[in-house]
Amino acid sequence: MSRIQACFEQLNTDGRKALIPFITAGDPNRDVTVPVMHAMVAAGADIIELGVPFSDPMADGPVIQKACERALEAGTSLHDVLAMVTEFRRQNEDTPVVLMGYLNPVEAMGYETFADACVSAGVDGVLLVDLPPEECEQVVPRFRQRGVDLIFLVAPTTTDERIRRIGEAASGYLYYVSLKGVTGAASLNVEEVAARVETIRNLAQLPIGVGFGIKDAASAQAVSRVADGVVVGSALVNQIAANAGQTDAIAPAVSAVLAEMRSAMDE
Ligand SMILES: O=P(O)(O)OC[C@@H](O)[C@@H](O)c1c[nH]c2ccccc12
Repeated sequence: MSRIQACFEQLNTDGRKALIPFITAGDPNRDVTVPVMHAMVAAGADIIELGVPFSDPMADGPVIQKACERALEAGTSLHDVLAMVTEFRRQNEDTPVVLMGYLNPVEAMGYETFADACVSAGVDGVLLVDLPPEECEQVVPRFRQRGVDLIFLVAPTTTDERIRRIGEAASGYLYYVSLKGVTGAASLNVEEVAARVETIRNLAQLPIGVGFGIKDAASAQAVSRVADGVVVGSALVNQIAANAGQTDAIAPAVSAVLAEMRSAMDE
């Protein structure tokens, strides 16, 4: 059983929902990321999504675009991101880590090399934003054979037929994008999300994490009532940006936001 599957099964047994924070690796420098990952676990994170910085992150809004810029400015490469996971694993064997990114750096490294590197670093899942599920027949087996989950996005506009196909290619969980737009969007409509999550549950047999626009304890709580997991990115990256000049303040600031979400979700 994969670490991600085990995580959702345990949460299910406990009657809790997954809190899934996203940060960009190497933002604002390469030394910050691993301590922040540990701090997020201590604040209640169940799964960590670690963004691989990319120069043209087309699904991202300004907050995460700037995080990518800071991380690239600090020299963060895909190799560095994998090394961060290796370092994280020295002190944490349980918390699943998902690498989120775009195809370009992975293609440059080569799928085989990347998939091997994921296994040796202790990466549990990979979400490649611009990998269309229709074109992933070559890619899926490479990860599946190695026990690395491939996670896909489902959008409000995704057709039933496509959701079925995504459900077959994916493992670990499905990431439902709560709204049409980019990361860091203003607000989501919980009723709409609830209805879509029900539809997806009938088409695919995987836990469903919801992200985009979850920014505080109230929105995290509301979405956790209708989905299996809550993904939060920009609200945390905002804390990193605000404290980029005093990096010691980043872990406490990020933890404070997450801890509030955790307790609202567990109420
Ligand atoms: O920032 P938000 O609105 O909290 O949404 C999570 C999102 O940032 C994170 O999951 C993410 C970062 N980059 C992405 C690219 C595509 C899909 C999702 C993402």
